[in-house]
Amino acid sequence: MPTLRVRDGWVALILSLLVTVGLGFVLAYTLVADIRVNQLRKAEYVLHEVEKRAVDTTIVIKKLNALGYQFCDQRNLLAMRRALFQSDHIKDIGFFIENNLVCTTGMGMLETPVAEDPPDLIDLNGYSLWVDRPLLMFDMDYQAIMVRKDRYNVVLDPRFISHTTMAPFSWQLVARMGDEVEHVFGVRGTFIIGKSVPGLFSRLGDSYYTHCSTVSPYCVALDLNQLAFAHGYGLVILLLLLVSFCVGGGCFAILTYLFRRHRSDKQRIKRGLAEDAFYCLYQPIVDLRTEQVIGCEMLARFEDNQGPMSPDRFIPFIRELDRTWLFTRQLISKAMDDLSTISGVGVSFRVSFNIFPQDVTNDAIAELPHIPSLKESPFDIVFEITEDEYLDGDSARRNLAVLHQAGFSIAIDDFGTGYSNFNQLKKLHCQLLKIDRTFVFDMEEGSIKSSLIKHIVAIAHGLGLKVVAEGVENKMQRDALVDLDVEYGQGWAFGKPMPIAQLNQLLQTQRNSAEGQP
Ligand SMILES: Nc1nc2c(ncn2[C@@H]2O[C@@H]3COP(=O)(O)O[C@H]4[C@@H](O)[C@H](n5cnc6c(=O)[nH]c(N)nc65)O[C@@H]4COP(=O)(O)O[C@H]3[C@H]2O)c(=O)[nH]1
Repeated sequence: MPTLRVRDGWVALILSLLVTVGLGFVLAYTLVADIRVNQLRKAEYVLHEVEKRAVDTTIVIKKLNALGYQFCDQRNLLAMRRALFQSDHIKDIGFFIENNLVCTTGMGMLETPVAEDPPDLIDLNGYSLWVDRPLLMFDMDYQAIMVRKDRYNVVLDPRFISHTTMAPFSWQLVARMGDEVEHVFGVRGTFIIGKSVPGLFSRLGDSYYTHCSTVSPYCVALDLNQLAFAHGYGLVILLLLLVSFCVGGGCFAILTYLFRRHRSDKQRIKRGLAEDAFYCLYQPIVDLRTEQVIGCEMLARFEDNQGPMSPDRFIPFIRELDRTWLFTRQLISKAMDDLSTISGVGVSFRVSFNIFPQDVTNDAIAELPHIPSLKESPFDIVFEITEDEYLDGDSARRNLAVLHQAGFSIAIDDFGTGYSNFNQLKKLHCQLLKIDRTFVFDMEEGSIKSSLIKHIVAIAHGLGLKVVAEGVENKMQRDALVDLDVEYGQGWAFGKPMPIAQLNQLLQTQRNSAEGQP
C-alpha cells in the first residue's frame, strides 16, 4: 500500500476545493441556460396563442361588419351568436350604434345602451383595443381584452390571459409592420402606443426580453422585472446550492485531509517504532529552596524526514497502536545509555520515566526490575504514573509493590488533572506527587486552581509524600511554591528539556559553583 504523507492531504484538499468550485460553475451555467430555454418556450407559446386570437378576432369582426346590419334585430343577433359559436377564443360579441353598445350575444338587446370609454389603443388597421377591461355586463371581477372595429366588438376569452399572467412573468404584445413596431400592448395595463422604430425594446430597458417570430406580425416582450423574481429565486437557490456545495465539499476535503494526516502520522509513528527513531531529552528537577538540580525527567521526542512531532500528538498513537511497552522499553534503554555518560552525581540523583497506566495493570512493568541497566543503575529511578482508574485494580497495586520492593520510586504524575482519588494515593506505594503545571501557571493571578495547591501539599505531606511542582516558569512562582512547602520544582525557570550533553554541562556548572570555581 502506498505511504500517505501530509502533502497528499493538502493535494486532496486543493483538488476537492477545485472540483467543488468547478461543479458549482457547471451547475450555475446549467441553471441559467435552463431559465433562458424556458423563457424562449414561454415566448413561443404566448406568440402562438396571440396569433390565434388575432386571426380569430379579425375574421369574426370582418365577417360581421360585411353583413351591413344597421340595427340590432333578431337576425343580427343570430349572426353574432353563430359567429361566436364558430369561434374558439371569443367570449362575447357586441354591436354598437354611435359608440353605444346596444346588444351583446350574452345579454341580447340592452334596455339602456352602454356608452364606451375611449379605447386604450388603436392599431394601424383601425382596430380599437381595451386592455384589462372590467366588463360591467358580467360581473365586476371579469376582465378581458376587447377588440372593436366599426360596429362590432369582441371580448377575448380571459382564460388565456389569466393563464398567461399566472406565469412568473407578464407579457406584452407588439404589433409590427415589417421591421417597424406599430404598437405594444400588455395585459398588465402597461402599453406603449404609436409608431416606433426597432430598438423599442432597448428603450423599454434591459429588463425586457423580446421574442419575435418571422411568420407572425406580433412580437412578445416578456417583462424581465417579473422574470427577475424567477432569476432572483434561481440565484438564491444557486447561491444556496453553491454555498452548500462549497461547505459540503470543504468539510469533505478537510475531513479527508484530517483523516489522511491522521493515517499518515500514525504510519510515521509505526515506522519510528520499528526503526527505533525516538530519542530522549532530559528536563532538570530542582530542590526549590536551593535551586540545585537533584534529578531529571526523561521526555521522549520524535523527528523524521517530515519534521518533528510533539509528545502530545505521538503518545496517543502509541496507545492506539498498542505499542506502549515496546516504546517505554526502547526509551529506557536509550536513556540509560545516555545517562551512563553523567558523572559526579550521587546515588540520590533522581531519574524519572513516564509509564503508561495500562502497562501497570497488564503486568508489563513487572519486567522493569529485571532490566540490567535499571537494576544496576547508580541513580534513584522514579516511575511516573498518571492517576487513572486503571490503577484501582489489584494487579496495579501488586505490580507497583514489586517495583517499590525492588528499590524504585513511584511518582503520581499530573496530579489534579484526571482521576484524583486519595484512597488510590495511599495504596499505590508512591513517594512523590507531581502537581500538574496547570495549577502553577495561574499562580500569579491567584486563581481558584492555584489556591488548591496548599491543600494538595497538605494531603501529600499527610501521606508522607514529597511534592514536585511542574511548569515553574518564573521566580515569583518558585518563591510562592517554597512558601507553600513544595520541595521540588521542574520547569523552564530551571531548564527546558535538553539533550544529555547539555544536562551534563549544567551539572558540571553547578558543581563548579559549589566548589567556588568559575
Ligand atoms: N509550558 C511549560 N511546559 C513545561 C514546563 N516545564 C515542563 N514542561 C512540559 O511539561 C511536560 C511535562 O511532562 P509530563 O507532565 O510528564 O507530560 C508528558 C508525558 O505525559 C508525555 N510523555 C513525554 N515523554 C514520554 C515518555 O517517554 N513516555 C510516556 N509514557 N509519556 C511521555 O507527554 C507529555 C508532554 O511532554 P512534553 O511535550 O515533553 O511536555 C513536558 C515538558 O516539556 C514549563 O515551565 N512550561
